[in-house]
Amino acid sequence: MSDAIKHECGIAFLRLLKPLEYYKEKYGSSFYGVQKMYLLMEKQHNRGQDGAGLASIKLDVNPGERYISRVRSNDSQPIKDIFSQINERISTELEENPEYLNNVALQKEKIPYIGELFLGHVRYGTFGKNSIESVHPFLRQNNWMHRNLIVAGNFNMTNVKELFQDLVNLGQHPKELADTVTVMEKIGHFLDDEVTGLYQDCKNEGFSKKDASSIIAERLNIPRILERASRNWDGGYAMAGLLGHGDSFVMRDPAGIRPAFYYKDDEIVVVASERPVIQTVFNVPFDAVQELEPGNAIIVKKNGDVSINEIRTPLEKKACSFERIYFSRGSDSEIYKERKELGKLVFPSVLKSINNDTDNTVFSFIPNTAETSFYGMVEAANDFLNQRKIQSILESKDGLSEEKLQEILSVKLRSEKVAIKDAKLRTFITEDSSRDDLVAHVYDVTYGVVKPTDNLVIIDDSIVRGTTLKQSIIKMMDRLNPKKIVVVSSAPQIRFPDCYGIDMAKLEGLVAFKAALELLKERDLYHIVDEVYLKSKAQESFKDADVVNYVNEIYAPFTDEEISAKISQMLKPEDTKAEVEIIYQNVENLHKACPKNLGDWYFTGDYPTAGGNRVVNRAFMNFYEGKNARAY
Ligand SMILES: NC(=O)CC[C@H](N)C(=O)O
Repeated sequence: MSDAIKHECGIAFLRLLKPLEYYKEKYGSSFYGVQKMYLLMEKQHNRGQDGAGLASIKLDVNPGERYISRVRSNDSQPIKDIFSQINERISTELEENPEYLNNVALQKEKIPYIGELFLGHVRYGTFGKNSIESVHPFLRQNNWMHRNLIVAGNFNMTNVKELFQDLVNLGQHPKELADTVTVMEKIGHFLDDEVTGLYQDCKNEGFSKKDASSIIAERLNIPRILERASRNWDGGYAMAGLLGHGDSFVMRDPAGIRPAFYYKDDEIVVVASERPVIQTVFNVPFDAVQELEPGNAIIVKKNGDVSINEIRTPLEKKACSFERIYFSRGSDSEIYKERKELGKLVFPSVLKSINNDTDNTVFSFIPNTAETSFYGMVEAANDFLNQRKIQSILESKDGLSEEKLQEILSVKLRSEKVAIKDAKLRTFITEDSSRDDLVAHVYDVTYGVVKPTDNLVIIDDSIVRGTTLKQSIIKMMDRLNPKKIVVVSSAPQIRFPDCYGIDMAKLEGLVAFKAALELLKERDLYHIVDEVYLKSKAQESFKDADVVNYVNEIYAPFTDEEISAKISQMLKPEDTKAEVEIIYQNVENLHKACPKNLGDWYFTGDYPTAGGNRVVNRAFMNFYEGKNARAY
């Protein structure tokens, strides 16, 4: 990926179902949980580097003993930072108290993080700043065990302002605007309600205050709490929570926009944002890890009962295709195949662009995430080459000599590693403006593999703003003096903002949008922009469900190819010697390649929740009015 869009999060949930002694016995350590959490989080570091946090709960502790621990960091290497803090804490305790060493009960009683329930999070912020206060998990503390709530999520709500207002209308006074606090307070409100109701029941049934506590824990209806809390959530989410006494949950949005996978056996229940993470950390096969269905929650009661509950009626499943194209790790067996397929399916357009001249073409990719689609493209290219060889053999079969056959078969595809990623850059949503300056230095090139008579085909997974292409990659490629540079995007043109967790909240940054505007100007159609504005403006007071995405009309007069051609022109740096062409996947092929992740709103404007149409409407008005603001 050449553009910097990394705004995702990863969740890691772990419940140990056996007593800690069991893990000590079997795996040699009562720190089993912490160790697994480290792996679960480290294997998801691709999903978030703004911050990381972990919370743990010890079950069945005596009053007066601490049972919740939490650590968070927004250090430059946050996962490393939190685990060195945890490590230090544990080591110090063990050093100072050698009697803890082989005594699991004492360890549990005295050492933080030695518990049965864990929630970890790696963060790329989509809301607010990168302050330590914004790092998950969030904590809502209370003297009543059940009312303690710990929340972390991979999510973005389109209506967080309304949700905040709802709380205020309830008479609450949230101390922060952070979206996670809003969501947590929403859950917390109904948790309180549930606990109060149950307490009342217990009282009516004649239980003492003290006895009521464990009965409340047993009866606590988590599905009901989640159902009530999530009623107005409009967005993409995988929300995870722990309650002080030991119940826990992970819930996924009704359209399945954000991912969540789980695995359970008689020792553990684990949930993570990506499947191979669980496979690797617990050494379990692909089929053993299940996808949490949209609108469902996995609930683990304190007593270890695990259930999957439908909380919200699932909508048409629109799992984010960007997870497959770019965000998630390509080590997932399905994702790997899908990325290869994307490379294969886009190849016919590449052939057209190079006039079928594979002999004078060097194929390459932009590291690292586009590498897999590159393998797919190369396979398709080899198939093409084989067809050509068969053709030549058949044509000359009468006079075929060994020499001739050698000559035909010796033709090989030229695939090379041309672009090298030099520096790993960390970007923040708050630093949009300084990004351009940094990107020029991210890539370097391999000299000596491209001839002046060559086409240079380079595949990237997607092109969002095109800034890096223009400012770094194409310039660098041109230094190799190819005849033509063909940049291939394994994803379709990104035409609409995202509002479910990806950092594409503004229309004017998108190169496809800019290209459409240029074309409108050139063809004297710019009045469409004014018309779309008036239609958008007129919808401002509409309910979300009634808002229509008129931004489609900006693109409607043009074919995909026309927009691609304009983008090629726009992203070609001024003094480039080579011809430059940019080729995109089409949406149909995307769906063919990633059949389970049909969420494609950034390409099609087809938003899976009503709030999406409001966001695109707002984004367009922001652009038109010259407001540099996020649309949600
Ligand atoms: N990428 C995410 O899932 C972000 C979670 C949440 N919206 C935050 O900013 O903290």
